[in-house]
Amino acid sequence: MSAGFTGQVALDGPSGTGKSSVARAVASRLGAAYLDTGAMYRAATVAVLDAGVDPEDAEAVAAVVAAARIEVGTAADTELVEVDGVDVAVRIRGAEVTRAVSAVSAVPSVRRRLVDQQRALVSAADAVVVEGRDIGTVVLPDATLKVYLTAAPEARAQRRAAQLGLTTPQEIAELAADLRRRDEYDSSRADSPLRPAEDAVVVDSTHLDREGVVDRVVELALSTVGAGT
Ligand SMILES: Nc1ncnc2c1ncn2[C@@H]1O[C@H](COP(=O)(O)OP(=O)(O)O)[C@@H](O)[C@H]1O
Ligand SMILES: Nc1ccn([C@H]2C[C@H](O)[C@@H](COP(=O)(O)OP(=O)(O)O)O2)c(=O)n1
Repeated sequence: MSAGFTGQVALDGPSGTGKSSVARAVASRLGAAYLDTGAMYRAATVAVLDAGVDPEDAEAVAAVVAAARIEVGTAADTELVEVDGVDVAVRIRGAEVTRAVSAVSAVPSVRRRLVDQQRALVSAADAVVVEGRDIGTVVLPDATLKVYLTAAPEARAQRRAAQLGLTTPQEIAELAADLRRRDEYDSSRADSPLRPAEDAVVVDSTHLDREGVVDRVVELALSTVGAGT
C-alpha cells in the first residue's frame, strides 16, 4: 500500500531499541524499500572471520573487505544478505559476528565502501527506510525524516534476551555487558560515531510497544508529505 510518502526515513540508535523491527514495519506501511545497514557491517565481519583475520587488525580488515562482494536486499518482507554469493542471513546474527562487528565497522575504509554502496541502493528507490548508526549524520544528511530511537539499557537488554531466548541471570548479565561494550565502542569511534543528528526527532521506546513506535514514525513520515521538504 502506498501512503503517498516519497523520500528517505533515516532511523538510527543503539542496539535493542527496536530499529530493525520498526524500520521494516514502517517500510511496509509506507510501501517503501528498506535497508538494514547493520546487516552490511555484519556481512563484512563474516568475510573478516572467514579470512582468519583479527577484527582489531584494521589494515588486514580493510584488505579483506575491499575484496569481498557484499549484497543485501531492499525489500521489507525478505532478508537477503550474501557474501561472495553465499547466503549469510542467519550467520550474521550469531554471537561470533556480534562480538567482532564493532571493531570491523570502526575501520574508515570499510565505512567508506559500505556508505557508497548504501547511497547507491537508496538512490534507486522513490521511498526508503534506512536503519543504522550514522544514517542521519553521514549517509543521508538530507534525509526527509530523521528519527533517533532510544530506550533504557534494561529494556534493551530484556528485549534482546527475549529475542535470543536467553533466560539465566548469567546469560542476561553477559548480554547487558555486551550491549554496554558495543554502545561505548560505536559511540566513541573517531569515524561516524553513533549520535543523534541535530535535526533528528528523538523517540524513546522504553514505555512504548513496537506498534506504538511504528505509528509514531509513520505519522512523522506522513507529516512531511506535501510539506515541501
Ligand atoms: N517498543 C518495543 N517494545 C518491546 N519490544 C520491542 C519494541 N521494539 C522492538 N522490540 C523487540 O525487541 C527486540 C529487538 O528489536 P530490534 O528491532 O532487533 O532492535 P535493533 O535493531 O535496534 O537492535 C525484537 O525482538 C523486537 O521485536
Ligand atoms: N550504519 C551503521 C550500522 C551498523 N553499524 C555497526 C555498529 C553495530 O554495533 C553493528 C551491528 O549493527 P546492527 O544494527 O546489526 O546491530 P543491532 O541489531 O542493533 O545489535 O554495526 C555501524 O557502524 N553503522
